[in-house]
Amino acid sequence: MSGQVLDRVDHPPAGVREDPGGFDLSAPDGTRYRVDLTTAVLDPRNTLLARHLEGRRVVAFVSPAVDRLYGDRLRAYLDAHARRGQWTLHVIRTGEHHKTLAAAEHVCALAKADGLDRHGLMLAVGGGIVADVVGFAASIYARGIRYIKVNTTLVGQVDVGVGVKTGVNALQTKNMFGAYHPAHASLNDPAFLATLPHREIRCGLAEIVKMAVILDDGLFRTLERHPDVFRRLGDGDPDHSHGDLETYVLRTSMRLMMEELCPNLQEHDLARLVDFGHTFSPVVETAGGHRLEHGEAVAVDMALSAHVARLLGLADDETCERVVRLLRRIGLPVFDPLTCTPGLMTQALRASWQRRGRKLHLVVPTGIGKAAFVEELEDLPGEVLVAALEALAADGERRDA
Ligand SMILES: NC(=O)c1ccc[n+]([C@@H]2O[C@H](COP(=O)([O-])OP(=O)(O)OC[C@H]3O[C@@H](n4cnc5c(N)ncnc54)[C@H](O)[C@@H]3O)[C@@H](O)[C@H]2O)c1
Ligand SMILES: O=C(CO)[C@@H](O)[C@H](O)[C@H](O)[C@H](O)COP(=O)(O)O
Ligand SMILES: [Zn+2]
Repeated sequence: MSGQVLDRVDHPPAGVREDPGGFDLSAPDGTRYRVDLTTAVLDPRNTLLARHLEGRRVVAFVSPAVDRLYGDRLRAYLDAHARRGQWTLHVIRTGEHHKTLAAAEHVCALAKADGLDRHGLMLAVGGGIVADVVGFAASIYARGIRYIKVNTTLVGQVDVGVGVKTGVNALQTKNMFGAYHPAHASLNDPAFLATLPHREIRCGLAEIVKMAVILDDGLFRTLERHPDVFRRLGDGDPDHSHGDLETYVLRTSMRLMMEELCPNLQEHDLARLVDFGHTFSPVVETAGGHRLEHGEAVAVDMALSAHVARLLGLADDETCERVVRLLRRIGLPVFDPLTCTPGLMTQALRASWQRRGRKLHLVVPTGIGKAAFVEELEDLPGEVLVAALEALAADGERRDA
């Protein structure tokens, strides 16, 4: 027995475990966190959020739209579950132009003025922008404090809310500054989706299509049958926002994303399948002055990447056609004339290549539910990119869907 060290700490095996109330992730690096699925999260009788607050001082942040729709309920909830004088709430500007270092500093300044100490927590109730800004602020405030995400958009629930990334835009670059900072808790209540504008639902569907294309042909076929998922029931009434179909799509997307993130939470490996749709899209977003939202730019990138795959002989015509057709049937753009030029898209490839340690790691579909990487810049000749953009322009002009 000499030399043997007994490890008495019980670590669950690495992986993602699903239960009726959510998902537990246990990463190989020891990071563990949970994403809860709940209903009526802001009903004072639902104590899930209250339990995560643990009696700590809370500084909450919401966007103007969330304040208008849910601000009163959130204030009533905090009144019921946080001690008087122990919580404050602030409305912060949203939109990609406001996802800045200045916004993160503003969040920190508000927290400091409210006396937030290192045991306290920031509470982000909103979409990806509020979560990214507040999460980043929490990662630097007093060298890092706790924060909780209550995810109110579809992008938030299937993507931002299940991972550990935070960030702000800077130096004309998306997410130039940021941190890997797991939330203390992350809560998804599908009822929030009932008030979400259809454009925002479509953005969430873009990230869901991403997961389906790279990993799950069954999910893809479901989306083909129901491109109106999350829009068929919603009438603004949170009680009529969800059916079995929505539950299946939401849970499947969350699980696929968490399983894919789990072994590579800190992205030491920069070849990431979940970055399908995220190589050309930062330039589509930024050079386009953010006319297209994140999910819309991701859709354009996925369609372009599908054509690249077809032209390189990595995917057959049918795969490319199905990806483009599904995006169009959902109502997502597949072409942006202003930014989908050979010049800008070549710039996008070079910027991704540089950021990814001088590897391209461009994700392309090789079938439905399967994907591969185009690793080197030279593997994607200029004439292939031009031909892919021409095919994309033709897709953009098609009237059928
Ligand atoms: N950190 C990550 O891992 C990660 C992952 C994906 C996306 N992102 C980032 O997330 C951002 C996009 O997030 P998003 O798509 O949630 O957009 P968003 O945060 O801008 O929200 C969209 C709009 O919907 C409003 N809104 C939020 N919830 C609502 C509700 N329930 N009802 C009505 N309106 C509501 C918001 O106020 C906002 O005006 C991008 O900056 C993207 O880069 C980050
Ligand atoms: O939109 C998402 C995930 O859907 C982003 O948060 C995420 O950072 C993407 O992974 C990035 O766009 C990838 O870019 P990079 O990290 O390679 O620069
Ligand atoms: Zn994304």
